[in-house]
Amino acid sequence: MPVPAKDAAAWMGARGMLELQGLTRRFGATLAVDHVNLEVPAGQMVGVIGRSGAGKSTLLRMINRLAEPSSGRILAGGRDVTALQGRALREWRRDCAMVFQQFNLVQRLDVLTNVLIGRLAWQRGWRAAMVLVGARFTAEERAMALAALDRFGLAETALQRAETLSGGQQQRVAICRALLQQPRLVLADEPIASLDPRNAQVVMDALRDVNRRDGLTVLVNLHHLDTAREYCDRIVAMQAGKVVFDGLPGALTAERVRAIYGISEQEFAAEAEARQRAAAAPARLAMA
Ligand SMILES: Nc1ncnc2c1ncn2[C@@H]1O[C@H](COP(=O)(O)OP(=O)(O)OP(=O)(O)O)[C@@H](O)[C@H]1O
Repeated sequence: MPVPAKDAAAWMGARGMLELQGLTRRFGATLAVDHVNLEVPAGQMVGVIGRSGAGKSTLLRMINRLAEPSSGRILAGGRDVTALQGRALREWRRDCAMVFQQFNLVQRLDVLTNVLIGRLAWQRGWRAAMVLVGARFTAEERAMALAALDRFGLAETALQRAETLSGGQQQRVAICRALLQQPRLVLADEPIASLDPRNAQVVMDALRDVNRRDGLTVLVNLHHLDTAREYCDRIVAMQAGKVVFDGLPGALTAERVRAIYGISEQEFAAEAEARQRAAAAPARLAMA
């Protein structure tokens, strides 16, 4: 049974856009995100790149209001989501599924239950329901979860504890959980930073599948330029909170990278590798 996906284009409204207007976030004296203006058509896969501290995470976290903007607006299909409160804000967060670098699975729960957690976003008082995990899902929801796992080759792991899975498998489980939320938008914050190249490819393939087959808009923060070029329709490059490049992957040439960041593409990649190793260390410890 396919995972039901809503029509992202219809939801985004006639203009079909996610719009960031002058979006800014300060932390004390630090301008983490500095007057960012972006228009993202529904169904686009956008790679956000930049060196450490460029503001990529803060930008993504503001879109689903995990971080509050200091100023500026976020519009979805013309609707101002910056001002949403209460139930409307919960619904917006349900529409924006997050995928995190460290997967954020409940390690001691089985894989199926981890995927079903995506359904809690649809339950009233879902925070309270967290403690009752496993007892509150319908047969239809379980079938949805199994279908999502099957889609990404994980059906056989359904009853295993999450902690027994590899990082690449765990991240695909996290993508299944995101799908159970029936989102319109997937915000993936460094989803492959803790993975080896083979697993990184499998996870990026899964995100592309979600984008292409389900028509979901995907915004993905990446350290690797090659990955962004290979998978994304569009690349947005950030530096010190600002968007310094916004265009087609092919236009982000090695010369352009040097002009923007003052380092070669090889140095950019080496920095990313170093960060990847640093990020992988705690993940490996957690798996031990
Ligand atoms: N909660 C916070 N409190 C204070 N400063 C913060 C906070 N979150 C982010 N910052 C600062 O904002 C800037 C942007 O951080 P952000 O994490 O968005 O960058 P990034 O591009 O995602 O970096 P990385 O690739 O290392 O994750 C950095 O200078 C960071 O130190």
